[in-house]
Amino acid sequence: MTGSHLPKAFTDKLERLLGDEYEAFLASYHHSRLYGLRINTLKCSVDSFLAMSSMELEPIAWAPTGFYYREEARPGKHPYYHAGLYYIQEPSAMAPAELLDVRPGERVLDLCAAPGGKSTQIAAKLQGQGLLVTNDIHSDRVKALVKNIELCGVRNAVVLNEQPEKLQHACRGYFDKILIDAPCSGEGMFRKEEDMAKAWQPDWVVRYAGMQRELLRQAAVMLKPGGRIVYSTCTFSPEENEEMIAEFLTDHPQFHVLPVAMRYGFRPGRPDWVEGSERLQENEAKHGESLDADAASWHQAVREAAEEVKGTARLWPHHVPGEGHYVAVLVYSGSDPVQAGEAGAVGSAMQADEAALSVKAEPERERELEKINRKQPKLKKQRGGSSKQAAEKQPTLDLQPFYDFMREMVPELHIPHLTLHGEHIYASPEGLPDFSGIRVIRPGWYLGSVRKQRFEPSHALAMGLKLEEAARSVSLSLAEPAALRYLKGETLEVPVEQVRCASEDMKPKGYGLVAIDGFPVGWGKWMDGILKNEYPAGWRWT
Ligand SMILES: C[S@@+](CC[C@H](N)C(=O)[O-])C[C@H]1O[C@@H](n2cnc3c(N)ncnc32)[C@H](O)[C@@H]1O
Repeated sequence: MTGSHLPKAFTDKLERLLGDEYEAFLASYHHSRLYGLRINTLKCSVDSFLAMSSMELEPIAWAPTGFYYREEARPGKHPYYHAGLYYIQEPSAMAPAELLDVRPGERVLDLCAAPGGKSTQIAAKLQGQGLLVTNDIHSDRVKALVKNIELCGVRNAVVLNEQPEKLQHACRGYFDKILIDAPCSGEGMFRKEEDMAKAWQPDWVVRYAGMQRELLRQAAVMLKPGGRIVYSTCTFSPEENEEMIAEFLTDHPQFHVLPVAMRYGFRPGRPDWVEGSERLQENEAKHGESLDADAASWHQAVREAAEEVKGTARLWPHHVPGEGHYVAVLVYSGSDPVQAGEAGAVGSAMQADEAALSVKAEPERERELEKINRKQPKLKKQRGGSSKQAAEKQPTLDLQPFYDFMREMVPELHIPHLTLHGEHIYASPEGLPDFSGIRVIRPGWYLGSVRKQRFEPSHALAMGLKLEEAARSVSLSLAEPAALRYLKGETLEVPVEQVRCASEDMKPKGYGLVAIDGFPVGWGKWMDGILKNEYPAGWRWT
């Protein structure tokens, strides 16, 4: 890689912005991209993973559970990946969720979440306590999000496929923490994804800025007083980064930047790029003409906001071992939730034009993202729908087979709240807002379905359980061929001694949780020495 694939309009702009630093920036394209994975501490501790993994791993300085791996290690092709023991994630992309500072028990919203890298990171920080609402506007990408939430064994997530515009009315002042990992022009990924660089167009920047402005405004409404928003992009353009934050602060004076510690090679955001902003200059002209009385205080607010962006962080590929990112941490000091539609002078002036433009921009980049996502296995479509629709359509479901299964298989599992969608049964977190009219894809942890008086446990249930929670299980070892054969969907011959039953009166016959090296990977049905494979077709090892 030499940087020759970079669009000229992009390099010209970066040269102008970076001045003396530009050569070092360009030189970073002579280095190969770096590969990262994050250990999923919902399933195992960092120490225990390091003790059992044969991969050569180097810590990522800003993410305690993150590690660099060598390309040839191919961690996506390992049974531990199928057990959800880690998530493959670009190293710089681990920074935003770290800066969100999530604590167990909090209510967290990941507004633009698919395919779920940061959501699974947040879920690990919640440690099963509190609530993760994870949303994405694109229904295809939500499928990958659902899959990753299930793979990682997240029990306390609700997955939505909704426009934030609608969500803000249902969730006003509800969340302690909100992550906006915004759709962006993706310039920071040009080393990792050459096709993205080829598809890039100079006008993407302004188009994405229109979407980002809306997302920030909508997220503010959903934040609790005292709460925190982390805004992140994987792009370099000031329009989508410092300018976006400065404008938001000018419009929302009760929000402030919580300065990011400039460690690990993180660099401060650039106030000079805000002051030179064409958009602000245009607005300045408007203010000069029409708002004489307010003009002085507006200028003062812009100056202060520009100063604050010094506390936001730039992750440049020539300063950190990772791709390009931007992160801003915003805290809200108001005592009441923000009202929907509260728009300040700067944003409202250009909002309408850009909203119209933004609709056109996204498909181009989304096509690129889709190509990348196609590498991931597809998830079978399952029923979702709003809770209102569900309530209207819900026939009476005989839950006895479900209760019987749960009592026998996971007697100690406490499920605070059940939600039914047709024959599908979910364990929902408590205290959810009223999601009537919202597209809910997963109202909680999917447990399974009752069909023809039988309960079929879901793969998500298996992946969310710990081996010791299941009363009947079959343990395989990574060292034996049966482990891989199970992941390929084959029927296995398993001696009765290998079926563990929690009590003497329990028969080895029927459903059992199958685990590799002690980590659940799915269900099997055992009878007379044969383990019928219940590993879902879409998840199989190929
Ligand atoms: C940078 S990607 C998110 C990556 C994700 N946070 C992760 O770590 O895996 C941005 C996402 O925003 C979604 N998106 C775009 N416009 C949106 C909107 N208005 N509301 C919610 N999500 C949106 C896109 O579908 C895309 O999946």
